[in-house]
Amino acid sequence: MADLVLKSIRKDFGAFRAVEKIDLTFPHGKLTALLGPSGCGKTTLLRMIAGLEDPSRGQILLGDEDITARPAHQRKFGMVFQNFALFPHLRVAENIAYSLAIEGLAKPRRRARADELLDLVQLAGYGDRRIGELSGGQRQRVAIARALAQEPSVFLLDEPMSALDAKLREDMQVELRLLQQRVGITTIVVTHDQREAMTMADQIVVMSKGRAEQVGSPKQIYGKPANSFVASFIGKANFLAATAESGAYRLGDFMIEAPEARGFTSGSRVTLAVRPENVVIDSEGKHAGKANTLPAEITFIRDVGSTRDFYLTTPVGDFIVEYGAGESLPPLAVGDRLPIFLPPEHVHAFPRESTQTGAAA
Ligand SMILES: Nc1ncnc2c1ncn2[C@@H]1O[C@H](COP(=O)(O)OP(=O)(O)OP(=O)(O)O)[C@@H](O)[C@H]1O
Repeated sequence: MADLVLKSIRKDFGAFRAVEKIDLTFPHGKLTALLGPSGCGKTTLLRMIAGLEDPSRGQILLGDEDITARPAHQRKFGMVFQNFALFPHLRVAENIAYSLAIEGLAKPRRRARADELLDLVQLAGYGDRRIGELSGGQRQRVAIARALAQEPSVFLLDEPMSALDAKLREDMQVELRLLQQRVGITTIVVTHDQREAMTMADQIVVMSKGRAEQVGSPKQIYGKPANSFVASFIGKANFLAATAESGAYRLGDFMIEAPEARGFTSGSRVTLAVRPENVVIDSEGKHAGKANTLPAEITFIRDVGSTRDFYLTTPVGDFIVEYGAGESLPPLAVGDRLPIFLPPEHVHAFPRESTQTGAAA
């Protein structure tokens, strides 16, 4: 029942700092996703956890044990890489039991364990197949079974879905999550795909430029992004440049109220972010005359069946507003002028750095 803990971990490659000082806890039995754009340091962090890369600073603890200096093969963590790295000359069961053979386990027991794992990954009866006879999804399941053969305490996966096509990837995300919950193993998945992270993870670590920008549940990260990078990387948001003024935000001639505004001193430059599904098209004039309404004009409508996206211009910038197919709205057309309402509880504000503003990014 041991958590995996990183204490002030850092990695320099010469003069380049790939991972800034990071403190993180990977709770026992939970799935954590390391999520971020290419080059943000996810793989480097995972490789340090695996023991394939030495940290420049900091400690890695498994419960009370300091494992920072322990070589990879002594950590006995299960690992699945992007290309699955299966042995093509060995059959499926031999691939899965490979580490057990090295440990000296007798053949009948190896086979029994391989069959048990094939059952777990829903490939019962495939033990004697050749790797070349398997589909991409089946290979991935074999790689997962092989990584779990030694009953590792921690399971590490680096972009495990990247070799699979989009439909299969979605199915495998659900399958991997259900498997992880059944086995109850502490799992860390590296991904650049926010949907994948949201589908599978108990905890998401959003990374950028070697830093952990935010750590939280998918719900926390989506609903309460810590900064504009997280708001733009996870889901979509409309961004607006504003100035804090008397506990509200000023955008040109308009005032936007939000509970968070009270935290900024008047005159602070902020970036506001509002999710497209949180903006209300006030077709019935319910919010007329109130704060947080902006006059708008529809410039484009995208109806993809499950959702409708409305592109709008306003005096303070462009917006994208999303409605689900089941949400009622009167018929609307390009050129219609009607106000939009920004519910105060859905207006997030961040100190303005070099952030983007404009319609949903
Ligand atoms: N061995 C190395 N020597 C020098 N620089 C490295 C080395 N390994 C990684 N880097 C650099 O460290 C940074 C982080 O790389 P890393 O592979 O961890 O990123 P990532 O987030 O996993 O990206 P991707 O999603 O593209 O795999 C990158 O700028 C990369 O070029």
